[in-house]
Amino acid sequence: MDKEIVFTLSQITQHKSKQDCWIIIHGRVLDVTKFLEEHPGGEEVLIDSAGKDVTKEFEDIGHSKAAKNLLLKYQVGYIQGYKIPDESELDLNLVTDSFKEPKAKEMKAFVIKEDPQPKYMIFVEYFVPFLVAAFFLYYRYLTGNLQL
Ligand code: HEM
Repeated sequence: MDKEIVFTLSQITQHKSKQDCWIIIHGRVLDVTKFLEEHPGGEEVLIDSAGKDVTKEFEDIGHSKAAKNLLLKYQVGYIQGYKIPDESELDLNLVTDSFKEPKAKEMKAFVIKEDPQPKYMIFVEYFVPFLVAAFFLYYRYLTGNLQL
């Protein structure tokens, strides 16, 4: 059905049954008949919402972005007097075609390179203990405690 069709409120109130269930959310007229059984929140809430503008109820639940995207799938038109918002005005983050996969998140990776060990550290680590040991042995030798 053409999604640009404009309906009056009295037209929508004629679709208030389980077999023919229309609701209004954000000025969009939605035929949710086929969605009743799929609705994770149950079909009862939707049947109770039939023929009404339930924008507030829909928002109060805190529906996810996926749920908001689904609105477009069931849209059959607009309610009379509704100003179609600019893409920029739309705070719903609705996508324009039926359903867009969320953009793959770019992974950014970086390697933390440790500073290379300064050269003199090699000297300190190996040569200094060697010198200390050498001096110790020399001292023992001089004091006569060590016989080579
Ligand atoms: C075409 C319109 C609607 C669609 C596409 C829709 C979609 C969904 C989806 C996908 C969920 C699962 C949770 C999430 O992803 O947010 C959900 C949960 C729910 N929805 Fe809807 N919904 C619609 C209308 C409504 C309306 C009008 C009401 C109330 C008047 C309602 C009440 C609920 C409740 C109570 C839950 C369960 C929340 C929970 O368990 O935490 N929904 N709906």
